[in-house]
Amino acid sequence: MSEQPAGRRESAAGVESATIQPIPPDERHGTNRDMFTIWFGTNIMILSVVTGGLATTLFGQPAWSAALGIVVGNLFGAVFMALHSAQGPRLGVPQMVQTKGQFGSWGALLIVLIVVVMYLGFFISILVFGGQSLASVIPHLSSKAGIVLLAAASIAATIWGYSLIHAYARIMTYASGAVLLLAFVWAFVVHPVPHTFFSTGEATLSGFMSTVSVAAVWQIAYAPYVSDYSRYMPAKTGSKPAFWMSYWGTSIGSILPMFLGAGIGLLLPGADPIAALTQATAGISLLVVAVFSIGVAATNAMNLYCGTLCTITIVQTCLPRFTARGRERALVAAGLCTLALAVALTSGSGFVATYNNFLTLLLGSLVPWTAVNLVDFYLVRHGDYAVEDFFERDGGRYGRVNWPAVLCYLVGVVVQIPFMIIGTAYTGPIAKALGNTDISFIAGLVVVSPLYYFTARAVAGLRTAVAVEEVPVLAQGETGA
Ligand SMILES: Nc1ccnc(=O)[nH]1
Repeated sequence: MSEQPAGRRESAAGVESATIQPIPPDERHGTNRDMFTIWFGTNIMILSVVTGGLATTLFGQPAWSAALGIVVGNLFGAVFMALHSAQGPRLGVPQMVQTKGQFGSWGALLIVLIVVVMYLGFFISILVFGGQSLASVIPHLSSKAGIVLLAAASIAATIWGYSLIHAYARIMTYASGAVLLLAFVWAFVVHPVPHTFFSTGEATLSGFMSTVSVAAVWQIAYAPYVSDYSRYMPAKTGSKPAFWMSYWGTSIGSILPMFLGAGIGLLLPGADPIAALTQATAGISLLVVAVFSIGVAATNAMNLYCGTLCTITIVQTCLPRFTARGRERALVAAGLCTLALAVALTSGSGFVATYNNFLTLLLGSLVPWTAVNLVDFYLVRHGDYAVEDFFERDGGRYGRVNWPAVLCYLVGVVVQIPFMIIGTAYTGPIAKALGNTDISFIAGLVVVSPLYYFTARAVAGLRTAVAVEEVPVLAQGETGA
């Protein structure tokens, strides 16, 4: 492995050889700017535009309330997202390896399994959606061919690894950023907005809160893999720059395309989102939809790369002698991608519709994990972990299952259920009382954060007391011998 001086900018110079191993100091590289581009570049894409559109179409909000909800939700959710990002330079391991520090080696598997299923689902949904939108603008390209093209781009990026994904995001920062600006000018200035634009929709608390919730959850959904993309940063760059650059990259990179989507929702309510975008940017729609669909491949490369690292983490936990390098990463990625392609090409939209409900559940189960992880890292252990123990079969000092963390996590999942809305399948009683608003992520954070903090403190206190009691017993034993 060639020496890479600290502070060097990320480049697509070679295939990454590490997978889940700790990144040694002499292989650390990258600048704070990379933290901005990786999150700015990957968020500007067709899916964030469509998600922003929900504010004015599904939730019926007027322009000001939609914009405010999008800003508040993203700025709030990004705090959690960026706090995870700031862990990467310190520990140099993927997030799902580091979570063994809270849950124990086997305990963490519960979370890692949920995360694999979630990202595989994201991956498939994005393939189907991106493939359809590519096909809608590129003549003679079928949706299925679009799906295969996007999958090929994602698997290439995953095989090449970290550097290529960063380089891809850097290019998309400029390409998607410029196209986004152009789309705004085209949709709202070149075609002046009708006078009804600012009077359409009715501001309601539940519509506003639903917008906040969707935007916040968009950000929190990145939590399980954010630090995978900051783990090569030199430790001495510190947590603060990683936090702030990720924070502004992901929040601005999401707010702007969501604004575009919300605005287009007001221009063309009731239209299919991609058709509405095509119509609103008539004249340059091929460029807009094509670049935003290609942007989807960058996000999806991240979903596949993370899903692959998580799968390797599961195998390594069961077989501690297993060492995965570039070749194993390629094999696992190929396996996951084949599975995803099989589903995307056969069930397509049917899968996306069914999977969306399941996704709500999976996302819900992420929030308590985020709370446990962040409280443990920032308030209980202050970033102080024995990284080598993450790779021990028995979990080293973190044990096989850390029951207090697992129980706090499960309490969090249960507490959220009455607050949840799972598509048309289930509306919790509290969500119903709140006018059909899902604020389960707030309930999860508010309950689990203090619960875990005090539980961890109490357990640590108990362990110290036991250790202190054991000392005189030992001393007596020794003098007696
Ligand atoms: N909001 C998202 C988080 C993670 N993956 C995605 O594709 N999208």
